[in-house]
Amino acid sequence: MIIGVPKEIKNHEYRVGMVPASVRELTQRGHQVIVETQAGSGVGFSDDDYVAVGASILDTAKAIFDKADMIVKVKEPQAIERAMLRHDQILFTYLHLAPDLPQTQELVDSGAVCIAYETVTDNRGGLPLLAPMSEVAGRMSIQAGAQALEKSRGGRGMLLGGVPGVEPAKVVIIGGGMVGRNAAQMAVGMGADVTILDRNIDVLRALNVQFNNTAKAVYSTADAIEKHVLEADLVIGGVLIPGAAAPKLITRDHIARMKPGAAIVDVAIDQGGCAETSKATTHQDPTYIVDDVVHYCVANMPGAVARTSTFALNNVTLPYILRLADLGYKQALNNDPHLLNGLNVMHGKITCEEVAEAHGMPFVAPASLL
Ligand SMILES: NC(=O)C1=CN([C@@H]2O[C@H](COP(=O)(O)OP(=O)(O)OC[C@H]3O[C@@H](n4cnc5c(N)ncnc54)[C@H](O)[C@@H]3O)[C@@H](O)[C@H]2O)C=CC1
Ligand SMILES: CC(=O)C(=O)O
Ligand SMILES: [Mg+2]
Repeated sequence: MIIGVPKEIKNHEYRVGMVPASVRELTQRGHQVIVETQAGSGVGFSDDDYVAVGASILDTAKAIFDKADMIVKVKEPQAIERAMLRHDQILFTYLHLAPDLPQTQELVDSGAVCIAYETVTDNRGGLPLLAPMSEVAGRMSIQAGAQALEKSRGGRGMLLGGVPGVEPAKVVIIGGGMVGRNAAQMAVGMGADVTILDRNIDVLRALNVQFNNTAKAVYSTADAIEKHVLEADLVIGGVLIPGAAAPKLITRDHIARMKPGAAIVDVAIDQGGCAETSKATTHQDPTYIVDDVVHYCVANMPGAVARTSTFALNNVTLPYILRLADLGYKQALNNDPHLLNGLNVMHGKITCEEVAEAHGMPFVAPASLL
């Protein structure tokens, strides 16, 4: 198979779909890998590093999209990339389609086979291709939140951990999954007063054991969310219903009643965000203010720590890339119901129920297309 790796073009996105070590696994199995020039430069890999493991370097994204049977990326294809996709070409990357109608429509129109990292499942109920980026974003959310609380950003002027004699900031984390746990670990380490809300009782039990009372684990109801959000200095949004648009748990009215200078880091923004006032921002201009509340809503947070993130992502995507290349998409998807859960769009049909529901478009069972 010919596997193509274009250079990422989203704002301040420096990650790359495959590092040379991943490429080598493919070339030594007889596959052909084509890489756009400078695709790895943001994480310290030169074109020569890719050539050394058997890849060919092409000058343009168009040349990659024209030749490749499978495109391996990081972020959702931008409009000019979507226009280059073709019928039956495999696209393996993050998609986040539920909040993104234009992208959904154009992937449908392309006829491509679009497998989303974020809805691939595993047999422990997890999302193995989302998990490492959620670890990164969860950890980063506390750094981003700490900066948002500084006066120069419009924040309340609070240090997360306080100092002896002065109270720490109250950090409220909604969603105690991968993002939430990692955010809590950082916030606890910095000495903040941490509360995590989740609606899964097993998640709350595990949090209780992990944090041993250094963070409070609270059952998530509309009441609990309102109480804790209104008391918070910093709110982290880390909820997820896989594939679906994020539930709007923080209302415009909550925002208006929050403390002036409080901050919200809505990590769930890639699925549309869990606050009614959230809209996606970029690393170039990450925050804005609504009703005196600083909002940080960057949809590709791990792109800022691209080296760590690229290796973490490659570690989990590589086995799936190898199977798709070795077996072709039909057999790879037929063999693995968890990979099949990643199939969002194929041959003009939406094959992820949550995405179809979000856009009021027809759903077609993926197995019926294989
Ligand atoms: N902005 C960015 O750069 C990044 C965003 N993300 C996003 O962060 C979000 C969270 O991802 P993960 O932590 O990996 O998901 P996860 O599935 O590990 O955790 C989500 C948690 O939300 C909980 N939840 C669902 N509804 C809830 C409710 N009403 N109240 C409280 N909790 C609720 C679930 O029980 C689950 O424990 C996703 O949208 C993901 O795509 C992840 C990485 C990077
Ligand atoms: C998951 C995601 O949105 C990211 O890594 O950018
Ligand atoms: Mg207010």
